Amino acid sequence: MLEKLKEKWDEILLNLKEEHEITDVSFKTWLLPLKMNAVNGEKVIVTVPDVEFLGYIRKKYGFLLKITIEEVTGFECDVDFVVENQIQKDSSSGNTLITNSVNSVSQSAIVTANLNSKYIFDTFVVGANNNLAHAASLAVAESPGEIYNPLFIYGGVGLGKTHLMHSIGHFILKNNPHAKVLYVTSEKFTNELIDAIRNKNNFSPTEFREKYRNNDVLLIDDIQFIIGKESTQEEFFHTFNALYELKKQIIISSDKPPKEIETLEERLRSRFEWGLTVDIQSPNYETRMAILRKKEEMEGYNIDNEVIKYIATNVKSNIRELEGALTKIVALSRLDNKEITVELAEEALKDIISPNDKREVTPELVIQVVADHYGLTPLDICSQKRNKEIVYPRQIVMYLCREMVGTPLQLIGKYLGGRDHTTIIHGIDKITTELSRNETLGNTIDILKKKITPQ
Ligand SMILES: Nc1ncnc2c1ncn2[C@@H]1O[C@H](COP(=O)(O)OP(=O)(O)OP(=O)(O)O)[C@@H](O)[C@H]1O
Repeated sequence: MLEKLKEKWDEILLNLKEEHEITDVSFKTWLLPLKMNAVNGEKVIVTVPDVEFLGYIRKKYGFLLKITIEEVTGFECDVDFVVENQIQKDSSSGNTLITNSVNSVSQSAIVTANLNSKYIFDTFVVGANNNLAHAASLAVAESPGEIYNPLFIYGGVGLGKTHLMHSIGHFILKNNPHAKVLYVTSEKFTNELIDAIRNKNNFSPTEFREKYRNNDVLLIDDIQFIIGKESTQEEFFHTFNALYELKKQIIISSDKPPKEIETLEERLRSRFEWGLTVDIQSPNYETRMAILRKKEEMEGYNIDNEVIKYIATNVKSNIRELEGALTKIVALSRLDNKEITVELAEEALKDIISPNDKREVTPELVIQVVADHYGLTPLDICSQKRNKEIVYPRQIVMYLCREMVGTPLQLIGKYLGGRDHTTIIHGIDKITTELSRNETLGNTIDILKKKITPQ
């Protein structure tokens, strides 16, 4: 029987996929790694590569596998799973590109949930640095509110936490277009709470509660930014309890694990630890290469392998910078109408690649962080464009350069596309005055400062 099962194994798995409409990403993550191991009387033993998700696979796929084996081979059996001998993961083969599994979900559901369409499981490269976080996210996406609640994802800046959170949201909506999914940053949560307390824009505390508690899935990003804000922690505590009691899924991200977040209220810390905590590390060389290739493919670039290797070798700390490096090289080549070569890459990245990797607070860093925060590019901030969406962040840059870096007015003007020092004075004054009466701006400035100089 063992030989027969081994022979039919691929057919069994494919059959299971088709019959039960398993998505490609779930198939590749959970089913493809399963191997036929032994037959013990009427028990079929299947191996799973890692112990972490043994329980999940058993619960989610054990029965389906049993009936599929019966259908394909006629063998009436029970299925059990064991962990394969701790296999040494070869980092070069640890990267999996997962492709093609998104059905169409109504655009309005995505907008209501506040999800970015770019961030889906299909565009997420899995490597040794993030495979647990990826698998946990997928498990939660497949069974929201059922297994790991809350799911707490932590890791350094720009390593893919937000990407995974949005992917969970998309996946859930795809499976259940009526699910109420809401993604917010903790900054937005705080600012809306402030508005609600003040009854600003006719947004009352009751509406605030309805908005946050009336969800099947609440994803809250960068929770570290509510730390130290008592009333926000208090409100979040009640939001958490309300959702948790109703078995609604909560997903939280942070730069640190709960136990290392100082001044996090104990009752919140213990709740964060009720579910599963997973981390994302910096990607290794092979994963960086895979991410660059994926990005190249998505953007339709055609870049020499030596250039990709050059970027992957030199830009190590975070994936946002990795992507930024690629974009910068392409932009420079288009601007100067030059071919993309290693020399051009060296030229384009000379400011990014610093020999000691020290993160000094510079006007460039301020511009980069503020631009990122508002979904703009540094070029927008320094451009001559005068629309409100850009002028305001630009004035915040002026304020932060002066306050955090002590940059002389004229120099700030120079960094910001050759502006006059009176424009800079006006910008700084405007933000200073507004800060004295606008608490939400105070919160945003606070967060920007933390992003510029993370502890
Ligand atoms: N594994 C990955 N595969 C493909 N792209 C990735 C991966 N990880 C991160 N990225 C990309 O890197 C960029 C930064 O990722 P993301 O915003 O998710 O980071 P983050 O951990 O939430 O950072 P922050 O702490 O600043 O909020 C995004 O454009 C994202 O798509």
